[in-house]
This record gives sequence, C-alpha cells and structure tokens, in this order.
Amino acid sequence: HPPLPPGPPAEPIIGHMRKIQPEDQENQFYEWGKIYGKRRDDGVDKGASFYSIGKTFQKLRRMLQDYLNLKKSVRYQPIQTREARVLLQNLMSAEVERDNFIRRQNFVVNLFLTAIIMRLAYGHQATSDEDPYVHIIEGVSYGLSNAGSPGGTPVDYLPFLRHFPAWFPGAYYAGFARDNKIAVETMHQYPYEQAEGKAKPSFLSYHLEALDREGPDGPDAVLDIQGAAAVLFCAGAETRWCFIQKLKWYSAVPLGVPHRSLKDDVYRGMFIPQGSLIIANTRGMTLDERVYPNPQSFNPSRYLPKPEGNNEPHPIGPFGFGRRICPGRHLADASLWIAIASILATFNISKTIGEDVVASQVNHALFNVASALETNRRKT
Ligand code: HEM
Repeated sequence: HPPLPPGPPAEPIIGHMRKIQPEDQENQFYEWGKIYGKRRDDGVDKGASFYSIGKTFQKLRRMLQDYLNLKKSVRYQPIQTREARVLLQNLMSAEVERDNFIRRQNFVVNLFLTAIIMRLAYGHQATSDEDPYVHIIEGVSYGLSNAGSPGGTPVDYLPFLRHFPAWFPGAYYAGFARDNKIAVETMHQYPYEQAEGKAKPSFLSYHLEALDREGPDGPDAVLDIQGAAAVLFCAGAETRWCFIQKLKWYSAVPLGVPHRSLKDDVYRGMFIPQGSLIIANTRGMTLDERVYPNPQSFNPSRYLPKPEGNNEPHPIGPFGFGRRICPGRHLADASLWIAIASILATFNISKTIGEDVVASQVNHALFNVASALETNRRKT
C-alpha cells in the first residue's frame, strides 16, 4: 500500500500514545503540522471513504439539521435576545463582585449559551445557578474534559482494556468512563421524564408529539429522540467562549471532534489504515501564515472586506467538515453576534489599572468581531 501520512515515528503497539501530550494538543499538532504537513488543504477530501454509522446516524443528523438550519435559526433570535439581556444583567452584577470577577464572568457567559440551548432542546428556562439542568451539563462537562485526550490513552489503542477494572495498568480511563456514565444517562433520561405532559415547545417536545401522532418508526424511536436531544444540549452548551482574559479569540473546539476511519483508505497518495484516529488540525489551519499573515495577533478586522480590513477568509474549520459539520453553526454565530452587540451597546470596557492587558482596545476589537460575523452571515 502507499506510504502512511508523514509524522513523528510511532512506537510498537502503542503507536503515538506516548507522543501525544495530554494537554494543549492543538498547539502540538500545529507545530507538527509545520514540520510534517506537506501542503495546505481546504478541507477533508469529499471523496474520502469515511463511512458514517448508517441509518441511525442519518436519522439523527436529519433531525438536528432540520431543527438548526439557517432559516429556523433566525426564528430563535427572540430567545437569544432575551438571554443576552439576562447576560447583561449578570455581567453587571458580576462586576460588583470584584473578588471573583473573572470566574463569575466566565460562568455567566457559559450560562448564556447553556440557557439558549436548554430552551431549544428541552423548552426549559433556567432561573438559578442551582437549576438541575445546569448540574446535568456540569456533570457531563466534567466527564468530557477529564476522560483523557483523543489518541492519548491506552484504551484508544487497546480497546479490550475497557473490560478491565480501573486499577489494572492502562485501564484507568475506562474506569473513569464507567464511573461517569451516570451523567450521560441522566442527560438522556431526566429531561424526557420532565417533558411528559408539560413540555414547552422544544426539539424534544416536537419529536415526542410526532411520535404520539405517527407512531414509532423503529424499536429505538424513543431512545433516538432522547439521544438526539442530548447531543444537541451537550454540543450547544459545551462550546463555550471566554472573552476577556486572553483577548484573543480562539475556537472553542480547537481540534474538532476526532473520527475513526472504518476501512482502509487512500488519501492523496497516503495510506490511511482502517481504525485510524483522524483529528483535524483546526488550530493549525487557523494559524496558517500563508492565509492569515501574522496569525497570532488579535486583529478581527482582518476578516473585513478591503479597504477596512484584509479580506482574509472567515475560518470554516472550527465547525468541522463534510457530512458531520456542526449543524449548530448558524445558531452559534448568531448567539455570538447578539451577545457582542448587546455588550457593546450597554457597557464601556476600559483598561484595568495595573494589569498588563490591552483592554482599552477591547471595545474596538469586539466591534470588529461583530462586524466580521455580520459580513460572514450576509455571505451565507
Ligand atoms: C462556536 C461554537 C461551536 C463550535 C466551534 C462547534 C463546533 C463543532 C464541531 C467541530 C463539531 C464536530 C464536527 C465533526 O464531527 O467533524 C460539532 C458537532 C456538533 N455541533 Fe457544534 N459547534 C458550536 C456550537 C454548536 C451549537 C450552538 C450547537 C447546537 C445548537 C451545536 C450542535 C452540534 C451538534 C448536534 C453536533 C454533532 C453533529 C454530528 O455528530 O453529526 N454546535 N460542533
């Protein structure tokens, strides 16, 4: 078969497990991309034979896409606007609590995104930090962020380890996954139990009503609905952003979601064996100097058309590619735009005395981010 894609040498059996660092992988892959990457590709070849998981995948995908397409996303703007007002109020009260300002600020921004997706997925309105749905997503989030890096744990290479107890060498993460399974199960079950008979309009209620009306389309009809609503909630709430500390605007998912090739494939003369873990080097793409001159500098006006900006392409990689591209991308862009525009309209942001930050430029920078999003929205 043709040669494997270029990369750092692998070790026997465990492959790249010890080479992939547990944290900050996006920057490691960015550096590897500079060393081993041959050329810039605009995306994964459409002809590549990454098989999807069949009929169930297609059904869930259709349910999500139908709910989140561009036209439908526009209808959710009243929800986003309402939550943006709550965000503003919360930011104002966060300002008073100066001690834990940054932590609180992240929390309220995350709450903004969680609240929107909670309404859409389940028709639920969170009224306090103690809301059960907030706890559910925190539990899932803990599981996701502590379950080991993709391709960086022994169970990725030796899947049989998942049957071993956590104390067995190499089986820690399998045990961790088992321990945290309850969080995922709760995310599937709890909203479904709450929805019975009293749900406000939502993704879940829409599909449950259709099920009542039309009957099940298969033995797993209820599980499919629970699963699709859970993935919607989780994906929509987990893509958080923080906008003050770094003053940099990074993707919330810098390496996308890893995929596995289901059969041997050849991509541009390189052999991709069955079972390979495929991770998109999204961070590397957004920092490609050939496309984004001086990529590390925070300059959102780079995306604006000339002469105001540099007319650099709006990055598409952060939302994934092909048939699994993020179906929530229209909603996500609109949420950002509404939040940023609302903040700019109501707050003055100025430099914190004594701190080495460029906060004095934040107003201008946020304005440019909003303009860039608007330009992109119009193009779409
Ligand atoms: C800036 C925010 C967001 C980013 C950067 C982002 C990015 C991504 C990425 C990289 C994937 C994986 C694509 C792949 O498998 O290749 C994904 C999947 C997904 N996203 Fe998003 N997303 C964002 C916001 C949202 C929101 C707000 C929602 C819900 C309304 C959402 C719903 C989903 C769903 C349901 C999937 C799974 C799709 C599937 O497996 O077929 N995302 N997203």
